[in-house]
Amino acid sequence: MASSSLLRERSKALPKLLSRLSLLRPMGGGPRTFPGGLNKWQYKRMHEKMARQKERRLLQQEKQLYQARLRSEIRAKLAGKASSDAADSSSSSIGGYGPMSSKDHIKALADRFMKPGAEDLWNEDDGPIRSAPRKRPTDPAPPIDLRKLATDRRNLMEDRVGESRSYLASFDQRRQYSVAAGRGLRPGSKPRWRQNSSSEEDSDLESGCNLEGDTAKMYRETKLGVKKDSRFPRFSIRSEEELDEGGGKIARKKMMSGAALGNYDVKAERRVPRPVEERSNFAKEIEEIRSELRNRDLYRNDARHQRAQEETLLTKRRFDEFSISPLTIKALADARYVQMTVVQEAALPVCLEGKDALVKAKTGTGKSVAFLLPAIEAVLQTMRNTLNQRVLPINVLILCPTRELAIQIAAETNVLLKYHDGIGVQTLIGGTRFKLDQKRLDSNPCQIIVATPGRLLDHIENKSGFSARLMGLKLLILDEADHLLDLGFRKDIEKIVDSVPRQRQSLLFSATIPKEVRRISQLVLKRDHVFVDTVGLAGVDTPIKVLQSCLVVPHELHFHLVYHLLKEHIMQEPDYKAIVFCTTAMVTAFMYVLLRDLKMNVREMHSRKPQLYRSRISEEFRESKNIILVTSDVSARGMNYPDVTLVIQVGIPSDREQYIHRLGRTGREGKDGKGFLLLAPWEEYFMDDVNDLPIEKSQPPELDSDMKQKVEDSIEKIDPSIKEAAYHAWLGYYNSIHEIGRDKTMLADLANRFCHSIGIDKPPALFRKTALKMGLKGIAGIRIRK
Ligand SMILES: Nc1ncnc2c1ncn2[C@@H]1O[C@H](COP(=O)(O)OP(=O)(O)OP(=O)(O)O)[C@@H](O)[C@H]1O
Repeated sequence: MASSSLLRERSKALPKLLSRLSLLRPMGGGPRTFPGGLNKWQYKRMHEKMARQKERRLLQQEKQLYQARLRSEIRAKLAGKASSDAADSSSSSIGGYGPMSSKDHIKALADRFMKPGAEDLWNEDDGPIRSAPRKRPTDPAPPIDLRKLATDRRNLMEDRVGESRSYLASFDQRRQYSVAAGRGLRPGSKPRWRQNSSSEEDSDLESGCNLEGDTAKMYRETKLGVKKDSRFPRFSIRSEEELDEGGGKIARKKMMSGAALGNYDVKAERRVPRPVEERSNFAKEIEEIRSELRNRDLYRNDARHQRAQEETLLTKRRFDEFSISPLTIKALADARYVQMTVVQEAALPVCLEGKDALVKAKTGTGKSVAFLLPAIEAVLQTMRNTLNQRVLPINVLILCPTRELAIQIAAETNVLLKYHDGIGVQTLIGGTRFKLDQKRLDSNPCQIIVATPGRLLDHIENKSGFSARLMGLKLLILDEADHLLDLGFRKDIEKIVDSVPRQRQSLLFSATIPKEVRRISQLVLKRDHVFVDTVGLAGVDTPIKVLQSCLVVPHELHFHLVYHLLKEHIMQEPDYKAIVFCTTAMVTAFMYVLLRDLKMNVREMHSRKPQLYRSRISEEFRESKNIILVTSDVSARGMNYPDVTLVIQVGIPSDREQYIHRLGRTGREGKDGKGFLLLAPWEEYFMDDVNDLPIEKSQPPELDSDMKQKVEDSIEKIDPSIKEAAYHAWLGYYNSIHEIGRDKTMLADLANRFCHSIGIDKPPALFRKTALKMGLKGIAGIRIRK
């Protein structure tokens, strides 16, 4: 009996144990686990705890060092009283256990610390040292002239800390100690671990950061505002160079800590821990400084690129240097296109030669013309080769992800076809009547089709004769190729590719081509295709003259902040034209109603609007100035609205690529622009995905209370049905974002906060089926419709 109950106990404990050892980690779906079967938050907390423990240990060691010093001084004094000679002969007392003067004590410490390999005594806990390459000299290091070191240091200190000079002069021994042990008392200060001042945090920053060289220097000069060389940091944050006895330089890290007191007079005492708030502030501050430095470096690099690229947006090459039809050249000249842009110069030779190509170039740099010219040439060539055909074949098919983009490209094609009689272009896009498409195709035969994948497939599958016309296809173009090869479109694209001849040329264009897309591009492209990349590995993927900022503020303030940023921009920019991107169609609708109520000249565009309305708004926005477009991602890619001065992205974009494309609605053709990304604190992880872009993290502006009240009042007035739809859409969007959607409880919690931000107290109920589909059934905070 006893053994069977023992067995039962053990079998109960086993899964726990296995899951601890990460052997029972859930496969796919469900919360992602980290080593040890921990979820993201547990893992994060564990790391924070470890960091706190480490900090506590370090301060403990430091305190011991300080106490040891005090005790040594007292002992030295007592010994001095007992025998006037004792101080002179105290060096001999190190070996014995007699009283020791503070100088001897320092020497003992220094001997221990400065010996090669002595750093092992304490680097066990202090990881940063390990990350720096440690050079161990083959010869024993020369003995350290502590007095010289102290003098050098003292001179430095005296130079920089003028106000403490007199103090230092009168407490020579104390100063020497601080030089050797690295963490003595600051003049007139309380023991360090009892301080709560911000300067203490500064010193923590200095010692805790693994910043080196220039970075550290910059950090100190910029963040701390002053050069704090009056003390040694525990970890040297500069690349240290010390003078050796001969005056030569020996590279050595100053590794000084109290840990080595070890066997000496150590009295353990608990440190009063700093309040949790302060510690987390400290970690936050470090993170901020790091990202500031990162951004600054990136920005500086970018500025260099900028200067180089500004001159090269338009190249010296002219269109008439290529074998392009003179009629097209004439149309180009009418449109004032004489010189080529970089992407046109790079891509045209390849495309006109008939090769397959994958082309990457920044937003707003003229990719459309780069693929439209080969498209027209392909039609002209086919026309030359095949005369008097009964059924006019479709020679060129251009696929785009959105309807507006298809309309825009067709319009641009018409501009280039101005002098080409007998060549036609038509759009096939959703949101229009299928029968109308058929009529247009029959009455105005065309060789070029610009289509969205869904509607094109409708025609392939349902219109007799359409597939036969496609058999004459010579050139297939995917604009925004990475998006079209995304999971959302991929199946449609595969079907379309199966419906067109294998013997064809294919061109893929986009401003973003992630690695996965390069791989799957072979779905469409031949193996021996050419990859034309005008950005390059070292380049930045965003327009050079667009100033990018990220503002991290709680959700509750996002709407207020949008209003504030728009108002500020309108004041600064007389010819403003702004786009506000929201995460979903219904959140867009909410934002639109709000801004309209706040008396802004605003238009709305998203997938829930009828196509006619969308086309009208798109046209109006293209033509106008002093206007704001609030939109979902339907306007994110390819839309060429001239002279957009500001782009605001509210909430996390679906991915890095989407951020780049949305931002790319401004700063087109090398013009200036501004971009703001508004994130809630829990969305900040997204910044890791775009850390190669020159995005400056800015301090959110102060919002005045009148303005806040005004926004609150407008939110209050919005129809509850719009709010409810916004909540549902919000929940759906964030549920689909992997990092957030996998923790349903957290998602529900965040959704409730969003609810408050749009002025609803109680989260609206979901349909049972929807909740089930989203994996939200039974999750606290999610209400289900009865
Ligand atoms: N050679 C040229 N000379 C002058 N302007 C040009 C030239 N080629 C294109 N443009 C202009 O550049 C602008 C941007 O072009 P386009 O819309 O093709 O950019 P894109 O690279 O496709 O951008 P996105 O990646 O956002 O789709 C348009 O206004 C277009 O008229």
